[in-house]
Amino acid sequence: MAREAPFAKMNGLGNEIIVADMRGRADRVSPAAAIALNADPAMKFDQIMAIHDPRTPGTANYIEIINSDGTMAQACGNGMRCVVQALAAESEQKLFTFETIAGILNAEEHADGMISVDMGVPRFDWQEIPLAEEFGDTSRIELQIGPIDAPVLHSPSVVSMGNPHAIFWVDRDVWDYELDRFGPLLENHPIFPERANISIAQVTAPDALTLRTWERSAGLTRACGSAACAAAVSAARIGRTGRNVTVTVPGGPLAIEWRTDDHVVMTGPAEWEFSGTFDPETGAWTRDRQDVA
Ligand SMILES: N[C@H](CCC[C@H](N)C(=O)O)C(=O)O
Repeated sequence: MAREAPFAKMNGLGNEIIVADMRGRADRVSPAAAIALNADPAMKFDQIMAIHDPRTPGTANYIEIINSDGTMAQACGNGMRCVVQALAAESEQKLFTFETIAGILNAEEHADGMISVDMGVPRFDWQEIPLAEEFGDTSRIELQIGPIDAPVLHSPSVVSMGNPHAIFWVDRDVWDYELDRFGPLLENHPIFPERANISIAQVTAPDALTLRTWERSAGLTRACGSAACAAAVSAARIGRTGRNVTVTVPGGPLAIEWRTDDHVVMTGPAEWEFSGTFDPETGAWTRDRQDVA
């Protein structure tokens, strides 16, 4: 087995993604490799999407999602679009099915290059998010937050899109809030036993939201697809928007549709930056020669 695996450095609306091609090999991207890659300014990323062979032969490719601190995530919407674009470039295939630790996902590349990912169904039950204590209604929960001096950041909507999300609704511009200061505190609030992705959201129209996210295990990112889905369903659930919304994140707009069959479909772009090979054990990497200017 070759030690080096091919990768493509990509982004989904500025969410920095490494798509690692681990097909045809039995090893995995180690947490140490992820940490080493992230420490390199030229490779700094938010998530690695490792494409593996199907876990059961003849079924869908298995995608492992690794945060920049080496921990695993159950979902990554922007990363899935990057995976689709990378695989679509290999063949004429337009429709894809993947397996992740959170289940089966379907995705499609459209003729205009935009990519839709069916992110599955949102889960609102407190045990499934999960929360540390019982809440009958998770559409807004009251949190005790000691050190945070922003009174609006006390009653988020909470939901799982495979991964845990808390959406804090604000009336002012999302850039008015020090998410880099609140994010780490809220991510680690004891109500979230598996921590949570923390977003602040403003409803700007019945079909539009703006959103910034502090990602669990990755920090501030320019886009978080699963958070955009979480915010869209949460806004519809509290009656502030319809079920089709544009969610504008720092990297740009994502179209989110909460279908009547309960599935949440996210549509947006993906962008290739450069390719190379890396060692999945150590993270040592080289850029492909034809990419170097
Ligand atoms: N960037 C991702 C989410 C990463 C999630 C991760 N930070 C976690 O749940 O631990 C997205 O586009 O959905």
